[in-house]
Order: sequence, then structure tokens, then C-alpha cells
Amino acid sequence: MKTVKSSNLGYPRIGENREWKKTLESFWASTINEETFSTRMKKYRLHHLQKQKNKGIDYIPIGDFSYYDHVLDTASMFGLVPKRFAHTSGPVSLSTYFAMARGNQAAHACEMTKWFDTNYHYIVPEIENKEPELVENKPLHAFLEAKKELNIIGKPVILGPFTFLKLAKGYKKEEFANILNSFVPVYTQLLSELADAGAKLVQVDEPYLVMDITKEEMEIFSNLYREIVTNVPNVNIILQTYFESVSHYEQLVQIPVKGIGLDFVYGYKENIDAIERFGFPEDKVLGVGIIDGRNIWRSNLLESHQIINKLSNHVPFKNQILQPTSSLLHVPVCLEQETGLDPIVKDALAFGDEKLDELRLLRDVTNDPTQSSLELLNRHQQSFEKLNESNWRVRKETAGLPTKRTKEFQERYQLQNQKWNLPLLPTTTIGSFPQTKEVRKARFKWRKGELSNDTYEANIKSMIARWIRIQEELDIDVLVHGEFERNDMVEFFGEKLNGFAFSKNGWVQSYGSRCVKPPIIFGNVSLDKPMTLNETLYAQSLTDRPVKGMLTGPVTILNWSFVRNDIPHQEAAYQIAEALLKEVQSLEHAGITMIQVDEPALREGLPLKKEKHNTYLNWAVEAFRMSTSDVAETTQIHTHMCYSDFNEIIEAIKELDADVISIETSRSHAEIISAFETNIYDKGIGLGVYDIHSPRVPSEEEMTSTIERALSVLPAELFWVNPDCGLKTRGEKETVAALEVMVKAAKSARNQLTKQVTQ
Ligand SMILES: Nc1nc2c(c(=O)[nH]1)N[C@@H](CNc1ccc(C(=O)N[C@@H](CCC(=O)N[C@@H](CCC(=O)N[C@@H](CCC(=O)O)C(=O)O)C(=O)O)C(=O)O)cc1)CN2
Ligand code: MET
Ligand SMILES: [Zn+2]
Repeated sequence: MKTVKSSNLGYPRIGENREWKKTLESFWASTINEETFSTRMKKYRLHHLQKQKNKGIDYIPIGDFSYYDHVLDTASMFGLVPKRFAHTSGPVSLSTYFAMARGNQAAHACEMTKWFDTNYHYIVPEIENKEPELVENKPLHAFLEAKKELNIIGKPVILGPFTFLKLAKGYKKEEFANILNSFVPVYTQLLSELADAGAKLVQVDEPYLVMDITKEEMEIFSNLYREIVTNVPNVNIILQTYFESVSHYEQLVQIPVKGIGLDFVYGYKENIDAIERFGFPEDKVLGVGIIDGRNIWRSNLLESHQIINKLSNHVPFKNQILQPTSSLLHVPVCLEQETGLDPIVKDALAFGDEKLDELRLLRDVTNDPTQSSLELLNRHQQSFEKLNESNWRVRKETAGLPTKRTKEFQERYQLQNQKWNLPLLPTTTIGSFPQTKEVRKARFKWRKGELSNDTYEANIKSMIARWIRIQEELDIDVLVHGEFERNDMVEFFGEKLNGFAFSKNGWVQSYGSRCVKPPIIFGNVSLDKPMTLNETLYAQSLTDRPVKGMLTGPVTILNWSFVRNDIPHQEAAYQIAEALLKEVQSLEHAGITMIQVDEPALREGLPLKKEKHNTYLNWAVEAFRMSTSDVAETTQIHTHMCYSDFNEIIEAIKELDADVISIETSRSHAEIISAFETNIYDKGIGLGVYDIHSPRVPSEEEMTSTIERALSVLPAELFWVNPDCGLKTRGEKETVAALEVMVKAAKSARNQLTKQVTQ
């Protein structure tokens, strides 16, 4: 009798109707109090557990639910609150917790950055010489709650110390091993309290094991867990990895924990090779990550079944736990509400809940593989056959697009300067202005057919006009139309391109309460008519100052969409690039000759393993260049990036050959500038001078210091002044106030420079 079990690694927090998001935002807006907030959150938390129980999952994750982010939860559970938040001792209050995430008037927020290669952002822990201390055993509370309220013996999910510290900042690299050691006592306490409460299996996430870590680091890792396991021999730990294959399989499986979880989708080849080569210990369980946890396509369960069978040559079925490859945080909750999708596309999809159904089916068929049950695994093939009739055909024409501008940057930039004659340190913004409730409401009504096209367009136009006036009054040099017509920078373009489909409710958490609804690329991408011309031209008609055209780049559209697994991403990127080039040329033709092509997701798409970097960067850069090279030399191409550590890809950024890049800096407090110090960036560059993720209005001194720091390493002629990113998530009042300070800071820096020159 086979007895494979099923497990889940994490469930989406946001709820079927984004009720989690709405509750958070009501609490922040003080429309509900803390008690109502906690009551509602508990309701959602339990509902998610109950759903997983109903779906027959054997190991249900608990402790993965969060009020904001699981890395922030871990930091606050260990009392690792940066000094500026004035936390003294004991459990971290809700207001301090949210202040760390979002900043308050007294203290700037903690840095936020991408979670591995996903569009989820975590809050970066700051160590600051502080010893970790277990100030609150959060997973224990979750465990007891699930047991008491639902009679579920949950599987606590915790972030492991190695990954936690790797993702943290505020310590020197040489101190890593020492600091890591200081986590042994707190993890020991955390785990023993869980064991005492009756936890049978604990999932300790160590995704950092898939990164290129050294042998020495792996040694440190092994010793760390040996010590923890010695301290708490009565806990069954499953060390969980995801997103890629592990770097040191042989050492990993020797660690005396109960189980190891591996990804058999994204790291399939290397992980299975390792198992075949080195075997798998008989006394351990293998977490078989077999259902793609970060894409939305129906799984090929026949293929999954074959993989499980293949694995059973090395790992008996009784030691296999079937699971998604990663937490389901990265996919929408369920397909139920998707009534608007083309039935052929819908039939090929599986969101979070449907993935759990797939898992259950796979488990049951594996345990009882009769002819008729095996046939049930065939759905994928049927759906994709139908989808393929709508045809993905790899086209090669795009390879013929030019990828090089005819003049080098120096020469172009001079021509461009003559054309616009902008002041030194020109000021600009990144594209979007506040998406107020009114704009969103109007769009909502328009989509439902309650508002006519004319009324909706008039509404958008009046917002554009209002903000052109505001920008002129603020005396900003290069203006933008404000992106009011866009729901999201990727979804908007996807809706206008062929080859994309849209869900109604396929939301995924991006950071905090902010969600995105990634479009679905199911077929060939192409463009029929201009996408941004009307709004841009309207904005330009209202002012003599240049208005930047505003597009999302090919790599970002690709990385922030759900793309079919069976089409080469590179080809899809080229197809998008070709469509975007058409748009760039329409703008240029109509007289919009400063055009920004945003690539905030360029860094995020970077493979986790170094050996795969070049292949990706080569086609990513090529796609960007395809969309931006075939323009006049006097047309100024801007690009923009945010939320990342750019050090690693600085050469590729240069290769984009954009005339001006605006880059986020302020949450990382100008650390980014060091990348530009060592790698002299020789094209136009705007380093963000204030954080746009916080409602806080920074002082002129703060902005001035960022500008001065930048000017100490960058030639003034190349430097632009702008916020970190678009302002769509901000309120109007704080936006105007912050921009006012920004323009002031730029002007005084400009005066300083002119004085220096004339002295
Ligand atoms: N795709 C993507 N990824 C990104 C970014 C980005 O901009 N896009 N930026 C970075 C940071 N991430 C971000 C992600 C989301 C948002 C954001 O503002 N999200 C909005 C939703 C934006 C949106 O699509 N809005 C739609 C739908 C809005 C909506 O909820 N409508 C209501 C009804 C409207 C009402 O009555 O108020 C409803 O459907 O219930 C629209 O404007 O049309 C949110 O969560 O609130 C911001 C930054 C990195 N990754
Ligand atoms: N142009 C976009 C905006 O201003 C760029 C955002 S990057 C996440 O919103
Ligand atoms: Zn940005």
C-alpha cells in the first residue's frame, strides 16, 4: 500500500475578494479599530486553513499568514527592531510593526526588496548589533489557534536563520558566522515550544540554499542545523528550498533533519540528477515540489506522475510528500470567479485552490493507480491541445529589428541637450501621479458599462490637465501625463496587445496591501493600434515644456505576466519588443521625442544561479534595444528601474544604451550610488531623491544630501533629479508637498554648481 502524503507550503493571504487587503487599508486609514482588525484577520486566517483542510491536504501550513510580510514577522518575532523605531522590549506592537514596514513621521521605513526572482517584496531586516531574542512565538500562537478553533494540527512554517540573515543587512560579511550562531538559542526555543505544543512536522524555509553559496557557507549551514537538531531532537524539521535546484545536495542530505524539500519544476534537472547520483537517505522524507507554485497553468499531471515514479527508485513512496514547488503566495486564490475568460484559456488554468485539487488528485492516483484514475491525469494535454489551436508559433522576423542607435551616447546627448536646452540637474518624475479613489471608481464604473467612453475619457483628461498645471506651478522641467488611464503599468499594455488574456480577480500580493493582477500571455503578441498616443498628445498640447512618453518595457511586461511554460520567454520578449517599437515610433512620429521605457523588472528576472545570468541578460538587453533603437538621434530614450540591488547587473544596464536612466535609491540610503562609484556610469542618470512608498514628506536637507552624494561621483551634466519611482500609490497632498521640496533642493544644488563654475 503506497502512502504518499500531500502538503502545502503556504497559502495566499489576500483572500478571494482581497478582503485582507481591504481590512489592512481600513485599519491604516483608521476606519476600523485594532479589535475589529484582529477579529477580521482571524476570520480570514481560519477560513484559509479550513479551505485547505476541505481540499484534503495532509500537512496544512500555519504561521504563513501575515499582516504584511513573513520576513518582517520573523524580524519582529526576534525583537530585531531598528533603534529609530524606539522599541524597548517585549512583543512588537502593531504600530511599530507597521512603522517598520511603512515608515512614520519620526522614522523612515525599512528597506523593501524583491523576494528572490519574484514580484513579491519583503522588508529587509536590520541587525544593528542586536542579539535576537524570542519576544513572541508567532507560529506557536498560530498553531494553538488552528488546533483550538479547527482541530487542525498544522505544520508551522518558519523562515530559517541562514536565509533570514542572508536577506538581512546591517552587519559585516565577516561577522556572518558569528551572528548566525546567536540565532541558535532563539530557534531552539522557538522549535521546542512548538514541539511541546504538539507540532509534528515543522517546515523551515531555507530558499537561500538554491543561491550560489560557497562550500564554507554550506559547512556553516550544516553545523548550524546539527546544533539545532541536537538541541531539539523531538522536532521533525523539513528543510524547505524552492525556485531552483540546491547548490550542495550531497552535504544537505547529510544534515540530521527529518526531511528535505526540493523543487522539481524550476530545479528539476539538477535536483533529479543529484538524487540519482548521490541517492537519498532512507530515514528522511522528501518534499517533492511538483505543482508549479508560481505559475497559473494547469499542471501536466501525467508528467508529474512519471517524475514521482522515477523518484520512487530512490525514495520509497512512503517517504514522499507531494507539494507545490513554493508557497502559493505567488498565484491568485481561485478560478471560481473568472466568468469573463475565454473558455479555452480558462480550461488551461489552475490558480491556488485548483493547484491544491491537482495535488490531491496526484496523491490519490499515486496511491491507487488504476487505469481509470490514471486517465484523470490527462486534462492538461486536452486543454493545451485546444489552446495550441489558437496557436503559439515562434516567429523569427523580430530578429531583424535594429538593436543599435546610429550615434554613440556622447554625440546623441549633445544633440538632445541643444534641442531642449534644459537647466543643469533637470527635474522630472517617474510617470504616475496619485490614482485617487475617484479615478479608480470612474474606471470601475466604465468597465461595468455604467459610465460612457466619453465621460470616462473626459474624466481622465481633466486629471491630466490638472496635473500638467500642478507640474508647471511646481516648476518641474520635464513633465508626464500621469498615467491616470492605467490600472497597472503591465496590465494596461497587456489589455491593448494581442496574445494576452485577463482575469477578473486574479490578484497576487506584491508588497504589503498592494496587489497586482498579472496578465496572461497565451498566444502570439502583436499590436494593432497606438496605445498611449491620445493621452500623451493631449498632455503635450497643454504645455510648452517637454512631456515624456511613458511605456513599460518588454522584459517587464514579460516578467510581470503569467507566461505559458511551453513557449520560449526570449521569443515572447522579442514579440513584445516589436510591438513596443511600433508604439515608440508612433509617439516619435507625433512629436513626442522624449520617451521613457520602464524596465523595473529587469533585475528581478535575473536567474538565481550565476551561470545562467549571461543568457538571460543578453536577450533581455536585446529586447529592450529592439524596442528603443530605431529612433532619431535627437529622440531621448529614458528608462527606469526600482527596488533592486543593481550592482550585479550594472554592465547590462549600461548596455541598454538608454540616454537617461532613473533609478530608485532612497530606501537603501544611497547604497546604490556605490555601484556607480566603482563602475563609472557614463550616461544620463537620475538617482531617486525620496522614497515614494511612505506618506512621509522628507526634508530638503535629506534630499540635498542625496543630491550632493551623487554629485560627488557623477558629472553634474549627466545628473537628473527625480523621486524613486511613480507616485500612483501616494495621496495628492503629500505628493505635491514632497515635489515642492524636491524642486527646491534641485534648484539650490543648481545654484551651488553655477556659483562654483563662476568662481
Ligand atoms: N505589475 C506591477 N508590478 C509591480 C509594480 C507595478 O506597478 N505593477 N510596481 C512595483 C511595486 N508594486 C506595486 C504593486 C501594485 C501597486 C498598486 O497600486 N496596486 C493597486 C491595484 C492597481 C490596479 O490594478 N487597480 C485597478 C483596479 C482597482 C480596484 O481595486 N478596483 C476596485 C473598485 C474601485 C473602487 O471602487 O475603488 C475593485 O475592483 O474592487 C484600477 O485602477 O482600475 C492596489 O493594490 O490597490 C503598486 C505597486 C513592483 N511591482
Ligand atoms: N512609470 C511607472 C510609474 O511611474 C514606473 C513604475 S516602476 C514600478 O508608475
Ligand atoms: Zn519604479
